[in-house]
Amino acid sequence: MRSPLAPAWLTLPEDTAALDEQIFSSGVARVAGEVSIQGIGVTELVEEYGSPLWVIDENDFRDRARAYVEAFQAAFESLCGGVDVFYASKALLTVQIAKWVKEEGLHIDTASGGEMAIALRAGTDPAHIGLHGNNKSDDELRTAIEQQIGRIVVDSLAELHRVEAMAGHLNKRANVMLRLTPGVDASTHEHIATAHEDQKFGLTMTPAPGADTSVAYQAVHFAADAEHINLVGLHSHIGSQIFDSTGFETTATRMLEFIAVLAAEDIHIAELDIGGGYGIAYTEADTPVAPAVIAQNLAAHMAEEVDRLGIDWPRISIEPGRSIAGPAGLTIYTVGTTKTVWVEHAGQHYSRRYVAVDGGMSDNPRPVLYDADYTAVLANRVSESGPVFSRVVGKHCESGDIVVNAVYLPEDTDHGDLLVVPATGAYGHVMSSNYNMLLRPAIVAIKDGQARTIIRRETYDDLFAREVDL
Ligand SMILES: Cc1ncc(COP(=O)(O)O)c(C=O)c1O
Ligand SMILES: N[C@@H](CCCC[NH3+])C(=O)O
Repeated sequence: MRSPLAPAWLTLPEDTAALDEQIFSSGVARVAGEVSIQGIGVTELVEEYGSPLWVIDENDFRDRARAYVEAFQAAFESLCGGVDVFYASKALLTVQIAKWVKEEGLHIDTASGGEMAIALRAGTDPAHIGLHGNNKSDDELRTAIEQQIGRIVVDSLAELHRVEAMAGHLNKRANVMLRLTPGVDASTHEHIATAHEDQKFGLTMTPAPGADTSVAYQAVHFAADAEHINLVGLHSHIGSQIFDSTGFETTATRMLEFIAVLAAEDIHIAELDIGGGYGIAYTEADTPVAPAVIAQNLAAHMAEEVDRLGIDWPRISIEPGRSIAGPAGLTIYTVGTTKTVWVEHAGQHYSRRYVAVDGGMSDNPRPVLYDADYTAVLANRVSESGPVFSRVVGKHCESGDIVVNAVYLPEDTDHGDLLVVPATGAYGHVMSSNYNMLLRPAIVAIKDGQARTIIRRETYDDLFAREVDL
């Protein structure tokens, strides 16, 4: 029976064993009842690599990465000469993954000295690296300038002045993009929206009360005239996990209008980066849009605007992260304890089954941070028992330690069973912690039916590794 406690979007499944192909990576299927990735069953994976376990379907990751390059190239090439796809590595980054990104022809967007170090360690051409950050350190800026990376995405006027001074000091010319705030309210969780005025990122395009020009306008003029700055272009990123194209289109319009204003002053903007943020399916409620559709719609909209404004096309770049890494990943957990509670709702009592697994907010803090919804399936077998309204929780000392807030699982799901939570490839491993001194899982990549560890599981020795006085 459907539970009155269930959120409106959650339907009672006809078959709890079904795998929704919008949510799972392309290599996932049930083989002899067991969830398998490219033919390798979850039981075998857990026996070999431990539990919990992050699995990345490498073929799926690469296919999604290439799909962005091909789709945007096809839609924009005849208009603006070409598109650079920067993989937003904050979503999921290891040296191996940076190598896959390079091999698939993408550039890489980093957001700290650490991410930049990993990209460089993977042998990425510095010209193909971008560096973001609202508060970059001197060290980060110095490395970026010395390495002559393709674009330092400058976030404030003060940072622009620092880059000019530092590049002069190092006798270099820094490649700079300016991150602007187009004042768009993206429809997503407020903590991952980044283009409205009242948040920390970017140079505002709106003049302050009483001012004639905006900070964005002043920054462009400074950068265009600066001796040690090569102004590569303008950048905007409206937020993350967005399905509605309106925000992207409004942003493109505002950026192109600004480019037209600058063109009239003889400042030619060669490149426009419109950021990332394309939403993925975590549950049945999400309806992701294919890269080809995103690219074609955006190209059509921008072509109209470029015509209307009578400007030259800038080269276009984009920065998808989640939509490449997210669906390619899944997490395998082992069930420990279960219990049933009775919750009062509209004068009646309804059951909710708690299913506790061996990980939690340390391997995926997204439910705690953003109330993010996920789904889960019983993975080591197919059950004949009926669906029961359940909540999957972790093993941390926090009652908010939720892995999957609402899901129907087979009634006989119990100790020793394996659950798979799909779509955990992005913002899981990279945001993980050792809270309660839990050991972080390994990441296993599966390519062409072969599994290999790309990040090993932590050991207790790792917990002691930074202690200086044992
Ligand atoms: C500047 C910038 N570019 C790209 C991204 C990638 O976003 P997503 O992973 O949603 O595609 C982010 C994260 O929101 C970002 O801050
Ligand atoms: N970490 C966020 C996305 C932030 C994107 C970075 N600007 C998430 O998991 O949804």
